[in-house]
Amino acid sequence: MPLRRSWWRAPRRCSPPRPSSSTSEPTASRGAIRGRPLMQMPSQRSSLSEDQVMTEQFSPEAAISGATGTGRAAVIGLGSMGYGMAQSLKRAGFEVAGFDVNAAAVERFAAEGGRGASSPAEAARDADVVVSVVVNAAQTETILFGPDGVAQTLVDGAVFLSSATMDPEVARTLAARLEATGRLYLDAPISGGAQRAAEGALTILASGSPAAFAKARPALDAMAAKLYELGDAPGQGAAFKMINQLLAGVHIAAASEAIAFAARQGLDIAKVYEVITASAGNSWMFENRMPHVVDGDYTPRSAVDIFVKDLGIIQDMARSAKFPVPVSAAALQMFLATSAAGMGRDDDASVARLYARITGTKLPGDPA
Ligand SMILES: NC(=O)C1=CN([C@@H]2O[C@H](COP(=O)(O)OP(=O)(O)OC[C@H]3O[C@@H](n4cnc5c(N)ncnc54)[C@H](O)[C@@H]3O)[C@@H](O)[C@H]2O)C=CC1
Ligand SMILES: O=C(O)C(=O)[C@@H](O)CO
Repeated sequence: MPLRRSWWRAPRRCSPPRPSSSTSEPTASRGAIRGRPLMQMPSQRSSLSEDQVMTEQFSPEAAISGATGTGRAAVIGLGSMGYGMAQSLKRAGFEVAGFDVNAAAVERFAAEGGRGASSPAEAARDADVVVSVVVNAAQTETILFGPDGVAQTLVDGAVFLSSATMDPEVARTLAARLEATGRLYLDAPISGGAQRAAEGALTILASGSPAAFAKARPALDAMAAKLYELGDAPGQGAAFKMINQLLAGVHIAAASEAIAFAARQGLDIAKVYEVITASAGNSWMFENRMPHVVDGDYTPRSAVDIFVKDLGIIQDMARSAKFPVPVSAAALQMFLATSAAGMGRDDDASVARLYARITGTKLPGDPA
C-alpha cells in the first residue's frame, strides 16, 4: 500500500492549512502547507500502511522564531536529551515543569526559567503532556507507576509521551496499563542526538491512538523537525526505533574501528574525517561522533552504556525471533568491552579509545 504523501510545513503563525484536495495528504498539525512536496518513502521498500505517515516539519530556525506553544508540559529526565527537549518546549511557549533524580539538573533547569518539580507526580499534576526521557523501560515504569509516579496525578485525557528507547513489547505493556486508567499514551522514541534535541529538531518515531496524537501534537511540533506517525498501536514506534539502534550501534562501532585503524597507520585523523565525510564510507554516526575522537573530547552526548542497553535489546528480540544478528552482536561486544574498561558513562565514541588502548595507538587526549 503506498505511503501517504507528506509535505513541508510552515511555521504556525502563517495562514491556516490549505484544504486538501487529495486524500493522500496528511492532516496538518502546524500551520500552512508550504506546497513543497516532501520526500516520499519508496513504497516498494516500505510496509507502512495508509495510517503510517511521515510529516516533516520545519527547520530549527523556523521552530525557534515561529512556534508559539500552548499549555503545560512536564519533562521527566533532564539528561542529554530531556534537557534540550524541555528547552524546546519552553521556547515554543509551554509552561514546563522538569524533574530528575539528579537535583543539579533540576536546579539548572529552574535557574534557566523552568519550574523545578519535586517528583514525577508533582511535575505532572497540571500537565497536558508529560514527556518522559529517562534511560530505559524500568525507569519509565517507575516514573509512571512508582510511589511518586505520574499516574497518581495526571488528569484524565492528558497524554504521556514515552521517549526512552525500549523493547516494543514493554512499550505495549506500559501503554496498556496507563490507558486502562483513562489517560493517553504515545509511544514516541526519538533520534538525532543532544544537539537536535536542543534545537527542537528531532526525528520522532511515534505510534498511538488518534486521541493521543491530537493531544500531543503541539508538544511534538515543538520538539521535532520530522514526525513519523507509525500507526495507532503503541509499540510500533519502539519497533522502528530498534531498527535505527541496530544500525546506529553498528555504525558507531565501525566508525570507531576505522578511525583508530587510521591513527594506527599514522594518518592525520582530522584529514581522515574530512576525506571520509566526503566519500562513500561516511555515515551519520561517523560524521556526528568522530569529531569527538578528533578533539579528544568524550563528554557524554550519548553514553556507551546507552548502546549496551539498546544492542542488548536487539539481541534479546532477535534471539526470541530466532533471527541471526551477528554484525550487531559484534558491535555490542565492543560497547561492552568499552564499558568494562571503565568508559560506560563516557561518550559512545569511546569505542575508538578502546581500540586505541588495546592496540597501543595514540589518539588525541588519550595516552596510549
Ligand atoms: N543521547 C542520545 O543521543 C540519544 C538518546 N536516546 C534515548 O533517550 C533516552 C535518554 O537518553 P539520554 O538523555 O542520553 O540519557 P541521560 O542519562 O543523559 O539522561 C537520563 C536522565 O534521566 C534521569 N533519571 C533516571 N531515572 C530517573 C527517575 N526515576 N526519575 C527522574 N529522572 C530519572 C537521569 O538522572 C538522567 O538525567 C534513552 O532511552 C536513550 O536511549 C535516543 C536518541 C538519542
Ligand atoms: O540519535 C539516535 O538515534 C541515537 O539513538 C543515538 O544518538 C544514541 O542513543
